[in-house]
Amino acid sequence: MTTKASPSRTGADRDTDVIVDVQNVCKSFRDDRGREVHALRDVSFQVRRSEIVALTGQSGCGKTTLLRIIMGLERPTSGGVSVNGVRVRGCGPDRGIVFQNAELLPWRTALGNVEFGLEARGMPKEKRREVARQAIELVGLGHAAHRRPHELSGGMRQRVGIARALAIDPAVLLMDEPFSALDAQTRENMQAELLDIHARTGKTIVFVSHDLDESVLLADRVVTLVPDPGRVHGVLDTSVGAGTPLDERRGSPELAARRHELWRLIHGREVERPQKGPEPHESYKEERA
Ligand SMILES: Nc1ncnc2c1ncn2[C@@H]1O[C@H](COP(=O)(O)OP(=O)(O)OP(=O)(O)O)[C@@H](O)[C@H]1O
Repeated sequence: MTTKASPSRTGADRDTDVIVDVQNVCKSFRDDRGREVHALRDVSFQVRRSEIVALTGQSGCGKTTLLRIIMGLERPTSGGVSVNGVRVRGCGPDRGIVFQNAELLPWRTALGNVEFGLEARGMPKEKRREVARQAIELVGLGHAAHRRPHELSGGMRQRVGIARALAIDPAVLLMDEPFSALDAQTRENMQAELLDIHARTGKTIVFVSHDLDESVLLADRVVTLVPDPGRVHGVLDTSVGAGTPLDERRGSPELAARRHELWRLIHGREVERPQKGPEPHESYKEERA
């Protein structure tokens, strides 16, 4: 049974359990004509231990740039990111990343692809085989460990990508549109799979998605960005229905209401407040300043 259930956190834990701290990140690029493009301006937010946070917003608002900065693939123009209190200055084993297309080595088996990242870290052969095997089992691919990428479906290839990222036991798993290249049915299966993996590992996850339904369904909080320049417009608590089976939550009125709030945020509008009913979400009140 798949549910969206983060390990419970007390109020005190919430303040101290910050894993990813994005502080006043600005990023400018030069385009082909030498003009400055302000991809991100003054972006700040935090991700707590075991949280699932989605980054969403219109095309060009800087989602991928932000994820790449957290990964250490890109340097901010100013501001910075810390992971577990350590400033990010490049890629490191505390972060694993999954791309839109798994980008596997075609000549290696699924197991061999997972071992690849461990080899680069100098892990002895026997140990890395064992660790890779565990990661492959974790994503439900034990039966296909010796198949090469062309013998795997799109969903299976993404699972290998997730296993490769998890094998290094990162503090945070970063995912850039991980399911957007998959057909609708496989995508739904992979969403359930991700929540199962999260329930079993308690990993902190930050993922980029264009898909509002997916963001609301999977994430505990959604950071919404607006473009020109890319900046945070709001942070919405989407942990509604945590503990409810995924299939029951898909299409539920609560989820539809959060999706509507998210849509308004992304389009630069204020969130409508109900006349009666629950208080506005805490994170929205705190972080929207
Ligand atoms: N290497 C680069 N050189 C120049 N401009 C860049 C570069 N990378 C990103 N940009 C610009 O920065 C802005 C943000 O791009 P980014 O890819 O992060 O947005 P995004 O929200 O992920 O977009 P999409 O949803 O379409 O993938 C865009 O204006 C883009 O053209």
